[in-house]
Amino acid sequence: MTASRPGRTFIAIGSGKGGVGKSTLTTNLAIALARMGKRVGIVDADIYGPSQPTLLGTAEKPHAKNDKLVPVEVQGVKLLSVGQLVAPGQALAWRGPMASGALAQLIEGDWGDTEIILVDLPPGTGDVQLSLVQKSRPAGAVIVSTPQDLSLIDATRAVDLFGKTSVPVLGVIENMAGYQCPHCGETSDPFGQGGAEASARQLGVPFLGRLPLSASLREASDAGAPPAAQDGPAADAFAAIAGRILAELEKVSG
Ligand SMILES: Nc1ncnc2c1ncn2[C@@H]1O[C@H](COP(=O)(O)OP(=O)(O)OP(=O)(O)O)[C@@H](O)[C@H]1O
Repeated sequence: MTASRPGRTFIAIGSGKGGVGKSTLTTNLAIALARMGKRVGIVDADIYGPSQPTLLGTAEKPHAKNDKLVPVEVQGVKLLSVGQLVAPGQALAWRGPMASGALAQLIEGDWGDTEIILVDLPPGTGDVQLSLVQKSRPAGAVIVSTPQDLSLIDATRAVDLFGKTSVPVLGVIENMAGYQCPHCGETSDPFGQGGAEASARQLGVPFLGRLPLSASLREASDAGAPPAAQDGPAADAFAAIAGRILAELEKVSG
């Protein structure tokens, strides 16, 4: 069920709870992988809040060719998103078969020579996530968590979900870890720090790295200008995490 399609690797990006930065990280990791020379696509399957078109700064709609959706090309990556198929706000009303049908169209789009497709899953560990994982048959999963306890408990559930579907967990990324005040320079930890790394160790899955809570990351994301596409410490951090994901992928598929 979970074997990847030949020549194309799906990687599921999941989180146990919403708002932890899963979509932001998906965009930036896709761009980082593309800058490393990979042909990369994103499936934005987040029916509760499809944000990839905003994060990548595109309002273009995909067209259909031979009954398949042709992804939009933007910032060096290909994109098919639930958000491209419905008017803003409508995605929330999707239920069961309607959501499954639309999500299958995204996964089975005309991806051409794309090598790696990151699937931005809806937050949580329910039926929608389960059927999506079964449909896209990812080669591995990456879990995003903030460092605080509640998020970590949910991240543990996400690890469990992938375990049940026999999808190897490539690792955990800790997001919003530590905040450096842009005015006084003092670093504070609104959500604690290191919790996700400790949990990953406990669960026996790799720790892929951490990203600080950063106003500039949020501003750039809202403006559709992903920092991974620019030069600087944020781009370096995304590149390092993307490299670790590739290394873990090699281990599980080799
Ligand atoms: N490291 C960070 N520093 C500052 N803001 C961040 C960071 N990561 C994400 N954000 C912001 O947090 C908000 C939620 O991020 P995002 O939409 O990526 O989360 P999500 O887990 O995909 O949420 P959803 O539950 O909607 O799927 C966004 O406004 C985003 O810009």
